[in-house]
Amino acid sequence: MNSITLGPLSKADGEIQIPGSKSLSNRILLLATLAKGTTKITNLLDSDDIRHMLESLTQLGVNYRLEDKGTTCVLEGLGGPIQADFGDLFLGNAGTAMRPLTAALCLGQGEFRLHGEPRMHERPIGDLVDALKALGVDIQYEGEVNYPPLRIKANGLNGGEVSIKGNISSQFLTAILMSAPLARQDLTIKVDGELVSKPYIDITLHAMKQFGVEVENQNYQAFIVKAQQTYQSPGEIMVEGDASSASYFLAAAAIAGGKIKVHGVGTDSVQGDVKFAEVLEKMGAKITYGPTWIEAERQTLKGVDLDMNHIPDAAMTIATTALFAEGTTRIRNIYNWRVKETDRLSAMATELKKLGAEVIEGEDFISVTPVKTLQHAAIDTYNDHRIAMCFSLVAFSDTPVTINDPGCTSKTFPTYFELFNQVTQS
Ligand SMILES: O=C(O)C1=C[C@@H](OP(=O)(O)O)[C@@H](O)[C@H](O)C1
Ligand SMILES: C=C(OP(=O)(O)O)C(=O)O
Repeated sequence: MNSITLGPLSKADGEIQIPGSKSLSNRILLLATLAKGTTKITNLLDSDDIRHMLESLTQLGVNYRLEDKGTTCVLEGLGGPIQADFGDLFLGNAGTAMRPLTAALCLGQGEFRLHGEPRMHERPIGDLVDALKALGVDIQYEGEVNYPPLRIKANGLNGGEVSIKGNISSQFLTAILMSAPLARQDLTIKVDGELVSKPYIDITLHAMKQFGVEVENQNYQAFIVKAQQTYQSPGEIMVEGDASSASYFLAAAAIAGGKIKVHGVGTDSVQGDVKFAEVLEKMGAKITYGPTWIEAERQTLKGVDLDMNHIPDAAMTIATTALFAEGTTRIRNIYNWRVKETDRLSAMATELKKLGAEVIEGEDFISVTPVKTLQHAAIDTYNDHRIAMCFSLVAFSDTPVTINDPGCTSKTFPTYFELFNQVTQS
């Protein structure tokens, strides 16, 4: 298997422009498709997850052209639902393509099949399917109940009132929210039980607003959306940098000697994962913010015990940063790590233990206690981009680290190791 060995590294220093946000890129592509008018999207992320959305849009007859090495997209909006009669869409392992497209395709009249990589077929989607069925959609599982592949015979979305479970993934609510303005009648969406990953709903509402649609948010327990609206293209829209991708560089500076300034995310950002920097600050790092940048600098780090449900992706970076902090770090309320690219709770525990760290894997938490000298290990990445990226930080210990299948970062950050090499020194 292809692998790379990094380190030992002693310094992380420099400035970096972080590529566009995955969450915003895929939301904006879908909203631009449904909107009236042409949208020029700049700083679009060029990665597997976005490619799956773009290739699906092509198959569905949406016209767009890519410029600037795939980071600009000029897309002709449909001014309403997707018109295709048929589509057999492969969505890889991109939750932000699979879930929102499932709901959006219901708005039209065609017949669609949505499927993905084997892992996508192990990631639950039943809560979204149940809500869509309650809104009158003919949607079936091709194989196992609750999991893709899905088959849809679209005939529009009814309104009224619908409940959706929020305890597995916020992407189900995001999917219904984005499609709701095109439903037949006004829709009240009630969140049944706990809502995980809440800041991603703010990203959704923000993106919808940029396309001219306002939603009444009743304290994240109910959302009211007026029917028969038309999204309006904002003309030009820039995707901000990816806050989850920024986490690896901020952590690198917090761990190693030196300073890193990440451009593309800052106090103006709408992404919840900028709050990762606050966790680093709590661990002792020096963090400085500007509207569109964040800078991190090393100080002595200490372990923290925090609920990180609001930053599930960036929280993985805390798990490896913990190897460089005094005492134990406990990352709590992260049950849904288990239904992402892999069972991340189990995978992170297994790989951290290979390094010699003391790890406790709970049902919904992980605790990491570092050891003085880490062991060299070949880290398995389980086709999970974030495992490859967060374990690169181990290179700041006295021991090198080997990352198996580093190419898996192509899901959200194909140039990760290139940029990592640019700002680190042995
Ligand atoms: O809506 C989004 O853009 C995302 C929501 C989160 O998923 P969950 O809501 O499933 O936790 C996050 O982990 C994922 O990477 C992106
Ligand atoms: C969970 C993730 O991806 P997805 O959008 O496929 O859910 C992630 O990027 O960490």
